[in-house]
Amino acid sequence: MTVSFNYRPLSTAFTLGIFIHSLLLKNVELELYLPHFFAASTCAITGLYYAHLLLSGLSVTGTLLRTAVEGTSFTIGLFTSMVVYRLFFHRIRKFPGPFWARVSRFYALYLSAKNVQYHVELDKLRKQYGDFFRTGPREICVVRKSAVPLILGTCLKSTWYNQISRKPEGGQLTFSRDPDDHRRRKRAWDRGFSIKALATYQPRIKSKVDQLVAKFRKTAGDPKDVTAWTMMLAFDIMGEVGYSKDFGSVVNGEEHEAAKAIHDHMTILGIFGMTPWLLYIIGHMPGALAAYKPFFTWCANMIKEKKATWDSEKYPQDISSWLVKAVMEKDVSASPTEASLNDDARLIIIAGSDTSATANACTLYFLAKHPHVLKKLQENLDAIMPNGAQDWSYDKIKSVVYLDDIINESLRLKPPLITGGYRVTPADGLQIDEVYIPGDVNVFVPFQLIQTDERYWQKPFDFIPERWNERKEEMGTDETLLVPFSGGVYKCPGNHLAMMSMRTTISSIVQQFDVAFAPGETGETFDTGSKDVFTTVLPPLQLQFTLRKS
Ligand code: HEM
Repeated sequence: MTVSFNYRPLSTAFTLGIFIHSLLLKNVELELYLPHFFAASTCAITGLYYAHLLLSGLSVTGTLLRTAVEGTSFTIGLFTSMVVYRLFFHRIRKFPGPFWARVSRFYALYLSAKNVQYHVELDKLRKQYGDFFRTGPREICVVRKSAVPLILGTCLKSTWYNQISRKPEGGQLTFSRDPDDHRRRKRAWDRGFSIKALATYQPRIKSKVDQLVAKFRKTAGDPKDVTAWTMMLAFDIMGEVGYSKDFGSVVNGEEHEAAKAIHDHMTILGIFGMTPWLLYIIGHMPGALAAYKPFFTWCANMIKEKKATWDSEKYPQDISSWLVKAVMEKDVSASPTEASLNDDARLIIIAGSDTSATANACTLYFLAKHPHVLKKLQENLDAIMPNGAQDWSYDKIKSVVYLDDIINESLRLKPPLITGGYRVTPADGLQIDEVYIPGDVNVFVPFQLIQTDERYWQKPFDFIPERWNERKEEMGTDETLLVPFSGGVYKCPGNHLAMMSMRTTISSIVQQFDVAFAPGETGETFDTGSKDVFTTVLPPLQLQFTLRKS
């Protein structure tokens, strides 16, 4: 069989590819429309195949071959135009960066997948290219002090937040890219973190921490993986303050099913998050979310239960009740649909547990590594609570400035979101010092890099809690550069709850135990092995908790 080709259709397909890119694709947030584009291409190719089959008189194989060659010509035209545009004509073409980062987001995916340490790769790029460098065809990473308030304070969320939904109001609050929708809905969340609401959570957080302390007392001196234990504790706390439910992880000494479902897939989701459109497509494939089903169902049932037992007279006892209250009272801050309310319910656990667990595990790591800091903290706690655990009260530990200094220093060196959130510049661009970034460009300030930049911090990699108070002036500490909870309208609404939880956990543990590395543990793997999957996945860390002599 021979198939003779007329070359005109091939050059037409090639030219059409160039046109489609130049006229349509290059002027839109391409990531949002790629699934549509793939669907339209599949329809077009199928249509072309049948047209050839009916009109050209070729065999099935010949028709297939001809359609494939024409389709390939179109694709080559499209990609040639795309690559040439991104390299030589794009509005951020003048920004330096690796060649492949300028061509495709797949380069970021590759960097992230390499060792799942995107933050380490960014550090290398910063050293090579300076404070402003291209990490994608339309994305710039900025490591500059003056960028922090500008990017976190004035820019909206980027297309990264479309990885689950393409609707502007998103599903859960954090994926909402519509500023009005986001502002409106965040009010319901803020009510759940008010001073009065936090006061109702505090004793319940303490009771969960006491369960952990009791476990540690029973096996005092035995090595314990704090990465696992702080995770179990964080889930139990979020179950309690999020839903008034007991996950029982600490008491049972094992991760709850809901936590397992999330953690088993975190790394893969974190990596594919680099190409949000791809994650969107994967997430919409049949069965892709099957592993999450038990967790989804658990959260949806909780919301159903809250609605069924809703009592408008009763003060809401947990965060999900505040979200349900807004819906039941048809408040403007209500989650717009039942699906988005269920999404928000899941966000409580996802946003609140891993982050707090990481912060606690890292703080305990630093205390084990720096015994003089541990001793000083214990002396501070003993001074206001001379009778030990029975004297413990949140009001007392809240006044221990050194405890907050330690937590802040830990959050500075090891922020639970190592890289942080992605934003987009306003339509008329963003001026950062001498550099103008054009409008509609994705930007981000990597938290850990800015919080350890030697231009802004003395002894940037040393753990020195005193830099936050006693030695603040001498060390020139700039508090505005500590952004573990992000900033602006997207700042973490759970920051006060997180601080309450960390203060309670760390103070209760160090009041009763001396903390040290377990035999054979150096802390090195823990220190260098964190995975950056938007939140952090920590390696295990074996610590020894020995009862203090009274
Ligand atoms: C040490 C603990 C925590 C850290 C370091 C932390 C950090 C952050 C950061 C950096 C963001 C912004 C993410 C982005 O820009 O996309 C964020 C958002 C958020 N956090 Fe936290 N968080 C912590 C604990 C909590 C807790 C306990 C809750 C309680 C449920 C919570 C709820 C949320 C929510 C709902 C958002 C979305 C806010 C929005 O989109 O406006 N976080 N958090």
